[in-house]
Amino acid sequence: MQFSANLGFLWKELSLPDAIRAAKAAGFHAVECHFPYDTPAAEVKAALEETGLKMLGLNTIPGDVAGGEFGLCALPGREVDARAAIDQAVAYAAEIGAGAIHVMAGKAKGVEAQKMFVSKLRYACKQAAPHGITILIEPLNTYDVPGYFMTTSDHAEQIIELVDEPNIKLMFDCYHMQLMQGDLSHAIERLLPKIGHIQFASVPDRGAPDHGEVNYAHIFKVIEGLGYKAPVGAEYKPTGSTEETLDWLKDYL
Ligand SMILES: O=C(O)C(=O)[C@H](O)CO
Ligand SMILES: [Mg+2]
Repeated sequence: MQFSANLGFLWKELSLPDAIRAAKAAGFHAVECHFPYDTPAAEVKAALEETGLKMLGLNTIPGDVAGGEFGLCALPGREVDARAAIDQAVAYAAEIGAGAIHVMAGKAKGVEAQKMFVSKLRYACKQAAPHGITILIEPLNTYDVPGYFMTTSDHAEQIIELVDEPNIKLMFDCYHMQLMQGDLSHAIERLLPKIGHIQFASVPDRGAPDHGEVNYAHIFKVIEGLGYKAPVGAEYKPTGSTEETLDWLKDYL
């Protein structure tokens, strides 16, 4: 098994380049992040080259989070902002050699939101393809993000079918999926051909994967047994220092 450190949550107190270095020192095989845009891409690229780690993915901007937004690309009427968010993510990802972009839908419902999301995803796929970048969509749970456009893997599969581009995939976050639908082992097996990235955290507290209602030692065996080779993303919120939460990783180094 290989693991990616999600630097949106792990080593959050460090600058992004230093967080990349910390992930390398801890033994992670790759990194991923949420919103890297305040850090010049050249600095991130230099840290990736120095450590030899790949940045697996980053997100489009969430918009006005304090004002309740969490993504722009399914919001009817926000065409210009959504395209700008996608263009920004593609440019940044291409510069640092990132493998994927999570296009964040935002909080919206209904037919117009669905049309907007599908059309923006087609746009994102077309912009990303020449750079070899995958576009990811991620259902989020309704406890953390009430009102988010996409909350189940069924809905994500429907969107992937409607977009109908070769470089759109599902971000299967075990944390969100356990909260929304459970049955993780079967779901991962069934959805595997559509999965572009897997993430995890304990449930329900979104901590390290060594406690809570999901047995990750088992889930990691399932993932490995299915022949999934890409690094799986540790996207959890450490209590205290990140290093203190990494006992689970030592079993895999
Ligand atoms: O919240 C999550 O699980 C994510 O992976 C998104 O990237 C949003 O931060
Ligand atoms: Mg996630």
